[in-house]
Amino acid sequence: MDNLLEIKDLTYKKNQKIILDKINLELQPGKIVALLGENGAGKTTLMRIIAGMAKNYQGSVTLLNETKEAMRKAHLSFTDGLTGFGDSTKIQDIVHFYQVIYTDFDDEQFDQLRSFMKLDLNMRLSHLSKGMREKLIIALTFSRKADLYLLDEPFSGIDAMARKKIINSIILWKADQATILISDHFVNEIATMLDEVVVIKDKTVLTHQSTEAIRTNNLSIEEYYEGLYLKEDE
Ligand SMILES: Nc1ncnc2c1ncn2[C@@H]1O[C@H](COP(=O)(O)OP(=O)(O)OP(=O)(O)O)[C@@H](O)[C@H]1O
Repeated sequence: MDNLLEIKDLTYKKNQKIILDKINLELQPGKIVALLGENGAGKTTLMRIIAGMAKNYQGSVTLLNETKEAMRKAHLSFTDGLTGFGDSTKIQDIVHFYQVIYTDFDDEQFDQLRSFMKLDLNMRLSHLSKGMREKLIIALTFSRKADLYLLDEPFSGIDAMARKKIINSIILWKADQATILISDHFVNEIATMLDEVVVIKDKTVLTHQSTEAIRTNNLSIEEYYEGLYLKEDE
């Protein structure tokens, strides 16, 4: 099958310091993929590069045969924590902004997600709890019809019950051919929806495995992940 995303020999430096070192990664369409790694491993940085927000890297990032940032952006949905919006901005103003900026923004889909997340259009950003803010980000992200969704620790402030409901629904919201790359520290909770796991360590991709292969070795995703870190640290 043709790859959706192809990253070749990606190296990224910030202030002379290497943050990511010779990353190679290929993702196929229709997969839900976890991006795992300890704090500071480079998960956010990798997503920002794929999303075209961090530039000046070495190597290549190709999404649906497009390598230029502006062209890649049209195929992916990544909400960078609502940066740029002032505290007094109402949810409805943010939605309006999305409607104007993104031609693939689906109003009906947003309405459904908003009611599912119990978000009030008149609420201002400053009045949202951490979890409500994350729910808004998830709703906005999935209201776009994209080929690749990048979710950077989307659930850290969302309570366990809502998290389970959202995780179960994500599979229903996404188009069959769309791929989701999701970073999270609660590995077991997202395990049931995952097709593949990518682990970043020492600034590069340590492994990329299908969850099926991990399970045939009688390991949970968490055991597999922790085992990798322990082995490497010995
Ligand atoms: N603006 C910046 N300037 C310099 N270094 C940075 C900057 N942002 C991140 N870094 C460094 O890049 C590395 C990767 O950070 P990144 O935020 O991508 O990690 P992460 O895997 O997303 O971590 P976490 O799980 O804590 O969110 C870290 O060593 C961090 O110190």
